Amino acid sequence: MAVVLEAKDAGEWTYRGEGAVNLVLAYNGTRSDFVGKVLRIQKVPRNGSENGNGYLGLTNQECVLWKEVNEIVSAPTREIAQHYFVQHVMCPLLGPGHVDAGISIQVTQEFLETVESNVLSQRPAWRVDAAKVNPLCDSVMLISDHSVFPLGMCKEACSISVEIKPKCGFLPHSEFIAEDNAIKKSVTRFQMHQALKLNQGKISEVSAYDPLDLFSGSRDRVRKAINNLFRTPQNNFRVFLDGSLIIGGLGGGADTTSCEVGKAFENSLKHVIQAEEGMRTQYFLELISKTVCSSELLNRLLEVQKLDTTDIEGAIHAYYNVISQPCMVCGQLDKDQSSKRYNSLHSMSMEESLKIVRDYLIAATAKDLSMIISFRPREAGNVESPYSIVSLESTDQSFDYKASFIDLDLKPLERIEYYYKLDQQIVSCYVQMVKSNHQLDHTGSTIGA
Ligand SMILES: O=P(O)(O)O[C@@H]1[C@@H](OP(=O)(O)O)[C@H](OP(=O)(O)O)[C@H](O)[C@H](OP(=O)(O)O)[C@H]1OP(=O)(O)O
Ligand SMILES: Nc1ncnc2c1ncn2[C@@H]1O[C@H](COP(=O)(O)OP(=O)(O)OP(=O)(O)O)[C@@H](O)[C@H]1O
Ligand SMILES: [Zn+2]
Repeated sequence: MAVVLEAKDAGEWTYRGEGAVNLVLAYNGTRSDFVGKVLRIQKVPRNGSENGNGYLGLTNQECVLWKEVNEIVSAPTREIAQHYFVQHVMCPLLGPGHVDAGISIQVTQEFLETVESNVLSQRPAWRVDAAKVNPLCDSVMLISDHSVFPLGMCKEACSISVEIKPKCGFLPHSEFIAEDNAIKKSVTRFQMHQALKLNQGKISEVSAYDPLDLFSGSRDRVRKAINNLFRTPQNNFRVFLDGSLIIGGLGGGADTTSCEVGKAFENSLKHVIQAEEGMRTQYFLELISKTVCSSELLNRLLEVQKLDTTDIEGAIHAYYNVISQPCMVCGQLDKDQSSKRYNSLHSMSMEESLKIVRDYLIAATAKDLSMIISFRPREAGNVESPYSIVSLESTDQSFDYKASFIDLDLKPLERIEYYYKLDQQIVSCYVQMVKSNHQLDHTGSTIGA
């Protein structure tokens, strides 16, 4: 008989985290079919319609877009379409060994209400204000808990996992980028977005993390990226020890790592990194850097991100072709300007437009996903592990590791218009910031002279 989670089961699920769209709970009970799993439960915006986020299937235009994947278009709900998107689109691109599309599990409304109230106090207040569990959902996803190793021989603190949200790892060079936005070709979207987030009060300090370092393949640059992520985790870096968060923000971002947090982290590593107090954090960050460099994970991810070949400044025109609406961007330009630059896009076939938009959305998922790398000290003499191995010379230790991608959701087609507006906003905020810093420098040097 199919499993249905009811109110009486709610106590076995604990808060693991959340993003903008899903609440994630870890299993704490003893049922063998749930041990080592998480539940991913859809949320809905409090100010939006209750069935607007997942309960309905894809829109008609999305069905045209994804028509080549029959399972996606015939899915009765968006949640099931998401599942098939992960299984049939993202999984082959990222490597099946690194993705778990999960399975759908039935839940009662009482189960959802009870877990929601159980975890309320652990959720960041701004996430609570923004969204609640979708009460109309009758199913949720059951996925492997990538932050722990399957129960095995080791009893002590044995799974330490790092969650990284790398964001976009390349600079666009599309011919469709307007001259006014040329800065996009030399400064990463992440770094420019930091200026906007600071301006909007979403972060208190700009991160020095540069995705180009993380994706560079160079050991020194990767080390620099990991150090910067540790210093300013925001929502890009978390560490879990046996499933409990020890660095970063639970359910959201974290500001700069304070001295106290750094010390507590160093202390938490005592069962994992065999080194004297004061050296463990550095060695652990070294372990992450080495693993990132030796696994093929980021190279693969970068290839998928690069399916965005036109940048949003090209994709937006293909989008208007797909939805068969007059192009709002060209509509704001004078005829000469738009026909010169974007004519090639508006004279493409429908199939070509569909491909550009589809690839753009796949790349958008790849630019927003996270990866979790879990480590477990390898016991001496254990040569028959199914996992990859990484050695930390500084402490003479070896670790099993496994790497997985999470949050591979299909982005809605209609979001393309928002992407275009956000892109313009990010660039103009960054350019403003550079200008005012320049003026400030100039004024400063005049005063100082
Ligand atoms: O647009 P971005 O780059 O800010 O990405 C959004 C993320 O913001 P970030 O900058 O990573 O803090 C955002 O993350 P947060 O909510 O800020 O933690 C979401 O991941 C959002 O995706 P979705 O709404 O869950 O589909 C992300 O939206 P998409 O752009 O992936 O649609
Ligand atoms: N399979 C998993 N194993 C372990 N932890 C997970 C798993 N899936 C999610 N998590 C944890 O839950 C958090 C939220 O999950 P997820 O990123 O999927 O939410 P989301 O709402 O889709 O996020 P976003 O806002 O980025 O779209 C993650 O940051 C991670 O810490
Ligand atoms: Zn156009």
